[in-house]
Amino acid sequence: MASKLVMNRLRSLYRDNNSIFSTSQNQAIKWRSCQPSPINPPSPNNTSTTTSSSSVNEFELAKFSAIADTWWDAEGPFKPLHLMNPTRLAFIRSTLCRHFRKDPNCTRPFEGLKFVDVGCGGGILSEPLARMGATVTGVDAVDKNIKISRLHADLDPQTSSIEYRCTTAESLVEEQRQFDAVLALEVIEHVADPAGFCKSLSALTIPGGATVISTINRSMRAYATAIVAAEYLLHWLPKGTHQWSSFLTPEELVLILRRASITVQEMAGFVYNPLTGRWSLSDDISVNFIAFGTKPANRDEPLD
Ligand SMILES: C[S@@+](CC[C@H](N)C(=O)[O-])C[C@H]1O[C@@H](n2cnc3c(N)ncnc32)[C@H](O)[C@@H]1O
Ligand SMILES: [Mg+2]
Repeated sequence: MASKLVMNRLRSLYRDNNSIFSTSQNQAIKWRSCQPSPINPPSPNNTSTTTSSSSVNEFELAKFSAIADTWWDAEGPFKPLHLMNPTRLAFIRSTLCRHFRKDPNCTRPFEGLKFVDVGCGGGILSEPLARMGATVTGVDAVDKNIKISRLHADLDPQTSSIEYRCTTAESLVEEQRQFDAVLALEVIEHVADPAGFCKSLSALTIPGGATVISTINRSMRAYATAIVAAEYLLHWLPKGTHQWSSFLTPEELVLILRRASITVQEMAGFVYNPLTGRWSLSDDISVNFIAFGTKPANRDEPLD
């Protein structure tokens, strides 16, 4: 019920403010270790969604490159992502099964679907998605992350089929790749041009497909918990992992996705219980949140 209220509030905000968010924040920086493919002229059937701007922020990538060998250390800097994984997978399973009319109770509900995990890091999300039957492509702009992902996925026959590539969403768009579902979890706060990034995610999504994004809200609570507590008091994350000014509010995310032809259908918060050490889904989107959106099945179909 409360999540419906949140969505109604977001829809009315969109109607009232559909020009507040500027898409002109392109601070493209080249990243040498992972060469994007040359920019081709937009193809005729892709003109509205193709973006030529780079999502790469070299400063952000350097931070991930420095800790790449700790991806699968469940007690290391990626411990929060490991702990959050069952909760975010529960959201993904329920929203995508509903959307693609799959049975959420079977062991491989995503059989027959193609997913791309953009900014896959060490493959913490890609691997369980492959175990749930999806044909998974994982891409990351940091070469070391892709090497770690490949090594780890090859340890299990259920994940060894994952296609890992050191590349970016915009380069996949240039290759005209498309997927049933496009996922970018905890990535958008690290990219150079969030609006351009969302356009690339949309271009990678088939008509009628789904896009899932998680990130951190630009709220005072997020400053206190996700930065001051997590980085400086509890040392869960290396200091400087997150810049508060790079966070997006849920309203901003809804707007930039809408401009990229993705309509957010459902949103949930992740909340941490320090007593149990567990994360759970919640209507509280004031800090960590996840959004599930859809792309119209045909171009002329109006957005919801
Ligand atoms: C916080 S990690 C999230 C990893 C993974 N999505 C997860 O949630 O388990 C962010 C990842 O995004 C990658 N990244 C940052 N900017 C990127 C870009 N422009 N294109 C592709 N990957 C990017 C980083 O290298 C890093 O691995
Ligand atoms: Mg982050």
